[in-house]
Amino acid sequence: MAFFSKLKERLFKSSSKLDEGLEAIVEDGGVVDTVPPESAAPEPEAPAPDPIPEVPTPEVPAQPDPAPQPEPEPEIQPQPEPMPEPVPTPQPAPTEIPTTPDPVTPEPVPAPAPDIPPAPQPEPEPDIPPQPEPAPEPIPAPTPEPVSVPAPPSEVPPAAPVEVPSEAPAEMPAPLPIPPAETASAAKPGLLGRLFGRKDAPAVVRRELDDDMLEQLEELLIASDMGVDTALRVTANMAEGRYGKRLSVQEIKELLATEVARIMEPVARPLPLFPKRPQVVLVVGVNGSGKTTTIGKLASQFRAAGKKVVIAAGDTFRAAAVEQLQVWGERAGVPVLTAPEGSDPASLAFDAMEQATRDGADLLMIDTAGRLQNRSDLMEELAKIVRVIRKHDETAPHNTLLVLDATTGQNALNQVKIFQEVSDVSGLVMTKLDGTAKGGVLVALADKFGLPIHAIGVGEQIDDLAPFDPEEFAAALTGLDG
Ligand SMILES: Nc1nc2c(ncn2[C@@H]2O[C@H](COP(=O)(O)OP(=O)(O)OP(=O)(O)O)[C@@H](O)[C@H]2O)c(=O)[nH]1
Repeated sequence: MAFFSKLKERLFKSSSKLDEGLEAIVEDGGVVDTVPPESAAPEPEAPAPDPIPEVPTPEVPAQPDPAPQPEPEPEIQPQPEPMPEPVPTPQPAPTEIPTTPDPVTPEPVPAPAPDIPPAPQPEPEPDIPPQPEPAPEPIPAPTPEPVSVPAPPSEVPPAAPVEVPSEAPAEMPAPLPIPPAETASAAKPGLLGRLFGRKDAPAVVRRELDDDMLEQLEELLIASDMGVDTALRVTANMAEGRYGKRLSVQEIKELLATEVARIMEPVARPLPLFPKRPQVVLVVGVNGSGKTTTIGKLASQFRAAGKKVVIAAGDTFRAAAVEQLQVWGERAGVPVLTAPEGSDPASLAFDAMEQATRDGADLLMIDTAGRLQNRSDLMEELAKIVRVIRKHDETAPHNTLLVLDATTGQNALNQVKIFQEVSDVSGLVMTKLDGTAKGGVLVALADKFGLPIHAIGVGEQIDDLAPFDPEEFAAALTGLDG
């Protein structure tokens, strides 16, 4: 649970470009609507029957309203009282608090805390002295929870979802049911807002979906690295049955998120585990894409799931790369086999196969050099590694993982093309999605290549590797939860 809120927190924390772009598009030519939020949310289908969206009921109160607006305010004043009551709602807080275990979860955790003090705030104090009572209750609640959470770390199941195997049934628990709960808690504020009424019926800006708007949407998606073909397909799907309708930013985000999730759904597949021992995972990718870090994170998760792992430092051309892998091996508690600088990586792979077999290892992860300067060299080098390990097991490698740096944008598409030429890529890991990544490239990748995305990197720490969740990704990309 904590893991998922952390992920949500980090994913695209600074990729608000798409978010802002959508707002700008709707404002450009949009008209202010005072429509109750309830009618706005399910909107796409409601207005569908009518070619003229202005007729629907929401409009009626909208026009005569300019004056009535002040009226709702006085009604709301009494509401502030019920508001403080829900303060004890910190119930949702404990859910998120477990996230705290780590350093980086500022928002979700602090959020509940500030909520509590506001209850006994100096202003309402005279009126509501009894409230401080409920306040203290929630405080103790959160504290014990985070404590209880660290308990499972020994099993480190939160990480396990990354590797939830399709083939290895009983071994992997399935910690996946956690995310839905998380999502539900995230939705609470909105629900409460509706239940308790709004101070002022928010002025919703809506814009008619026409050619101009579609063009702007396409440009925005292309700018987010989605690629021309994918952007056109996505906007066409969004427009289907909605042309001429008036849409708000929220509604467009929801439509976009639905389309993105639809494209990503088929590629969201965990790294498959096979009964073969050792299962050989060849890791390829350009230098700096995050191969070493990803190997370390994966090794740690496999090990936590009870697997015996061996790593082979196959980038024998750079001493620094080998050292770095050794550091990650230590962190993960996994042995790292090395060879002298400049020696043949295929020879190391052969030795590693022997040792992994001898030791009864479940997994052998082989790092490789990522020099693209000379593609034929790279191809020859990878082909030789494959030939050599097949002397031990002709079905190896069982996975060829391509590690891609999401911040490289469209360049990631070229890298997939090249590595598909030089190796038999079976799946992807996208790293650095926590930064300023223009995550749209993942949509383009999924749309164009359809390769499974096994996991995503969301930080530099050992547990910053998450399973790829299409809906969570779509929400983060479109700023739905923002
Ligand atoms: N923010 C962030 N940084 C990452 C992530 N994954 C890797 N990095 C960083 O990216 C840099 C490169 O990572 P490496 O794992 O060394 O990449 P590599 O592909 O092994 O590179 P070479 O060793 O040069 O072949 C390091 O500074 C990592 O800490 C991630 O998911 N998020």
